[in-house]
Amino acid sequence: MLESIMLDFVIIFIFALLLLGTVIFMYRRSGKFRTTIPGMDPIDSREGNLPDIAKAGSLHEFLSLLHERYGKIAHFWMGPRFVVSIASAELFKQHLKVFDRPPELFRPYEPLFGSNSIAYANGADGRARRKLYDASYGHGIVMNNYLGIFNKLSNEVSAKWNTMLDEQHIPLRDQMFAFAIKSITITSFGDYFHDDEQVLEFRKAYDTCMDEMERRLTEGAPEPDSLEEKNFKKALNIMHSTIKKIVEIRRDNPLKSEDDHIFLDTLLEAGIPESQLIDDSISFTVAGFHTSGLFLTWLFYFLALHQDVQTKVYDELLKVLGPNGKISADNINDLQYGRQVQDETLRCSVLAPWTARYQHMDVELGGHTIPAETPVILALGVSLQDEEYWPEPTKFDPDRFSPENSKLRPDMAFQPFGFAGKRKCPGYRFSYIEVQVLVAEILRKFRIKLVEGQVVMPVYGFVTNPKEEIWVTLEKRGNEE
Ligand code: HEM
Repeated sequence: MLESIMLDFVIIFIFALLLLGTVIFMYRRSGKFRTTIPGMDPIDSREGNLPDIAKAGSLHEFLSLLHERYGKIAHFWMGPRFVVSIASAELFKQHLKVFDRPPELFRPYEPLFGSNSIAYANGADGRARRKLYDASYGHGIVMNNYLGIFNKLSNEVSAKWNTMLDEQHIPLRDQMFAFAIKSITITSFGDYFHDDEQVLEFRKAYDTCMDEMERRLTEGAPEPDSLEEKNFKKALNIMHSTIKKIVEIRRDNPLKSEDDHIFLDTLLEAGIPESQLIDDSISFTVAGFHTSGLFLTWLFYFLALHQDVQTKVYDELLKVLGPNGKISADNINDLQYGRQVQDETLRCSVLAPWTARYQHMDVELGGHTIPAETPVILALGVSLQDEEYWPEPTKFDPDRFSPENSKLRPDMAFQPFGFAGKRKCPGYRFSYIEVQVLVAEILRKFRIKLVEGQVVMPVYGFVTNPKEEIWVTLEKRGNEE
């Protein structure tokens, strides 16, 4: 009798357990499972909060609203996908060790970067690639191998600008992208872009690709035979065939001495599959120029807008380098105010607004359980604009980064290059030095002014662009008093 009761009890218990499992599974699948993380309900099960993102204008602007309403950790639905977003120094710290990036959040950019790009590589493969690639972008390598190229290209820009003085209107983004495209390709892929027409065609193709991929995020893909689709395919083809040509040229002309060793040689020597070689070449090229090009665009824009800051940068350059001295490993750290201006530019422009991570098991974060496989957005840009760390966050004020003021807030609040899992942007040192070199060259030759009557608006996408070209004029130094 007792045995039979026990048996009944075990059967009921197992049945109850199965029922519970099924209910949890159904809740998760239906997108209605409970979570203690505050956040937004989906508008419908297919689109999730995509219409809210479109209404906000961009994912970054949506995340700003989400965190304002629900706090530093919040959830929403990217289509049918449950997504968590975090936006505080404390929560970033708790996510310090996570390496894997959820490929699905970055899929919209796959037509350009390719499915074998480092951007989608996780686990042992991703870590091994980063170890191999990061070696080409350490501080010593950038100072020893790339500084001369940055100097040469900076001289070319200033020589060209010397012919465009006084009232001539200069398209800032256009010029900065040209400089950045040459910088990343010549330092890392070989001396390919010789004439400006080639650079312009490549940049225009990039713009078409990026605009179309961003548009598709919220509007979906156009008809296969539409004009948009044809233009997109054509632009992708220009980008991919150019990179393939650059790789072929290097393959056919192996390096003559170790001193000529560039990043592309590392890829060629590693014996990696051809698809990975091409996709990572495209990824480093694009990631290397669109960020630096925009970094420079926003920096010169802020300097033109804040003439007092421009004067202080100029004075520091004269004090540290003199009128004609060059940046070197010995003096670059003395350009303290210049570095503050760079950091405030990265903060104010929100250059790369977000990245993301995921883990393969349930984890605790901020006192909540994050279910396995849930994408966690690291809302870098929301933190860069958080009043708690940055009073009057929209004000451009490089003094926020003075050594004394920097001590007043947690380091983790300022992470414009990402931070998690030793997967921080591999090119951050490259960018800081490249930008410092061009700024040192240009500001000692010219005072930059904004063409009056422009309304400069940011467009937050994968990276942050000005909505329209920014036009500046130049005054030769020494002539302005
Ligand atoms: C101001 C300039 C730049 C900014 C703001 C920036 C920002 C970022 C951010 C936020 C990430 C994501 C990191 C993460 O997921 O934790 C990233 C990744 C990446 N960046 Fe940059 N970046 C800049 C310049 C560069 C340059 C110059 C290069 C090339 C030399 C580069 C190459 C890459 C690559 C290849 C990745 C993907 C790495 C991976 O998937 O592991 N970036 N960058």
